[in-house]
Amino acid sequence: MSIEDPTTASGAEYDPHASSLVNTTDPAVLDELYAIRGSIDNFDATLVYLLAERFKATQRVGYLKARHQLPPSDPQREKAQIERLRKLAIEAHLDPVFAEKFLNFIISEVIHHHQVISEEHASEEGVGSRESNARA
Ligand SMILES: C=C(O[C@@H]1C=C(C(=O)O)C=C[C@H]1O)C(=O)O
Repeated sequence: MSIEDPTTASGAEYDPHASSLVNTTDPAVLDELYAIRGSIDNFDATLVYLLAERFKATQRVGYLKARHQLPPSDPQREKAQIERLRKLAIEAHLDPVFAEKFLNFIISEVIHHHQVISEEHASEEGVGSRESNARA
């Protein structure tokens, strides 16, 4: 196993100290800010990986729905998810209005993906049936 060269690893161009405050702020304050931003960067990276895994799962749902001609959205499921997430947000001291907006934002993107998958599936099926009609 080789150790990855940090100059070619993902994020090589990223400067964790990029800031508009550099020339106007006490260096000690900047150091404290950079330390906190280190945690923010780790959280953001985790969010990206979490979202990628969630979209992998929802893509699978999209293909399943397309194969079985199910509608892209499921409003009853969404209602239950939003109620659950609002409760979790309150427990976690996160603004439930923000949690709901965030989930709705993600779900609307997922539904769009499902629509695209469904259209692609329908057009592939169309090609298949046109081909078998032509053979008949
Ligand atoms: C993923 C699904 O499809 C849609 C997207 C949802 C989501 O992102 O959680 C929930 C319900 C559906 O409107 C599903 O039906 O489970």
